[in-house]
Amino acid sequence: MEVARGLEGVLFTESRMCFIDGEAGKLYYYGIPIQELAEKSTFEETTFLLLHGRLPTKAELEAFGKDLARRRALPKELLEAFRRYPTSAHPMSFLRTAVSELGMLDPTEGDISKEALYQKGLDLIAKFATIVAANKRLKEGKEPLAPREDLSHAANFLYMANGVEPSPEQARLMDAALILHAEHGFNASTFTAIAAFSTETDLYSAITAAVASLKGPRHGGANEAVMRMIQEIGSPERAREWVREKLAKKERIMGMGHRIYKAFDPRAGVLEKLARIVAEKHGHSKEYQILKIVEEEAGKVLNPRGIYPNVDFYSGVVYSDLGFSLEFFTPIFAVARISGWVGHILEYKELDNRLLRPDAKYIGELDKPYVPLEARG
Ligand SMILES: CC(=O)SCCNC(=O)CCNC(=O)[C@H](O)C(C)(C)COP(=O)(O)OP(=O)(O)OC[C@H]1O[C@@H](n2cnc3c(N)ncnc32)[C@H](O)[C@@H]1OP(=O)(O)O
Ligand SMILES: O=C([O-])CC(=O)C(=O)O
Repeated sequence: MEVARGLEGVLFTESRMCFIDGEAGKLYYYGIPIQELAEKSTFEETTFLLLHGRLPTKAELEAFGKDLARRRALPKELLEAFRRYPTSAHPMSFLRTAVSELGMLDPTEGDISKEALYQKGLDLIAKFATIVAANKRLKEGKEPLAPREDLSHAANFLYMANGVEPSPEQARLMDAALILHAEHGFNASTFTAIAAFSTETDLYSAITAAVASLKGPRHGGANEAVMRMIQEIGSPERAREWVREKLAKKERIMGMGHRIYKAFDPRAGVLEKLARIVAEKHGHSKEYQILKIVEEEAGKVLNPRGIYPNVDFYSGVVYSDLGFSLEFFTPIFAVARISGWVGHILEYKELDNRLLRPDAKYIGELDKPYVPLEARG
């Protein structure tokens, strides 16, 4: 049997949630093009779609939004525990630990019946934003803010993070960013969640593992790495030379390349437009200009090899505009992706529910003698 390095090209289950046409640069959630959702939907509606496989009616959406809003507040034990977490910790480590702690606080943690998974999943979807916002406030030496039930998920997230009610334009930007990041098939973190869940571990454990996986710079952590790249480059004038040096050393340009897309990631297309708008309106033009030059200069070498900007390339310019420092970029991704993780766990349980256990081709030796310790050189 051939070894599929990195599991490339391996189909291990079936799914209706997401279709990615990597050659054409197209993405659909339950058959709906991502651009339509980013422009017209809300995070609540997209989450309903990912959990139920269809768009909600008006009444369903209203009830679903209210239900999520009611679940936003964190248990007081968790808020107290936050004060013992080191303020220097990376926000993804903070989130990973908080999810695990939420599991310990749930007396029915181990219930993985379909209904329990749905209810616990909704709870996590609602609470991720509250955890990340509380971490931001604590890092800034401020008190976490209680969630407001009268605001949308996106608007309330910004309110809790920044301490002021966002403008409708800011809330729309956050909504679009959350929709764009909510789901993406069997990416590394979703696969991690499914691999853990396939052992019939509890939801919190599977999601803790997914957060850990998203943190890595080859995956969700790339959005933070892109902003560090911008800082290292420093000015648009230096960008071309920087890219040439980087590629000459065979180093990677963060925020470019993808296992599935061999064309422009459609999410990066939407985020590029949003980044351009905030750059023009609110003065993030230096960051945006640097990225445009990196995209063009690196593209000369990388585009012919099917390497283009991915979702992590332009998102940081939007997040900066919404008041977040770079270490919160990957947690914002998690605030969105929790919907995809929960959706996939529900779907996997329904459709497949088999233990994931791949194999490796053995390339070691056999029947070697056991040499006693005192006889080893
Ligand atoms: C939300 C997300 O997870 S989106 C992805 C976020 N990650 C990043 O942006 C990090 C930068 N990108 C990368 O490291 C890669 O493109 C990955 C990890 C995302 C996908 O890579 P894979 O499909 O595993 O391809 P692999 O790592 O084998 O690379 C294939 C070739 O393309 C090159 N390549 C891939 N990405 C890049 C890049 N960003 N810059 C330069 N070269 C690249 C590799 O050097 C390799 O070249 P070689 O064949 O000469 O050795
Ligand atoms: O699909 C992938 O491998 C990575 C990705 O873009 C995502 O998780 O959004």
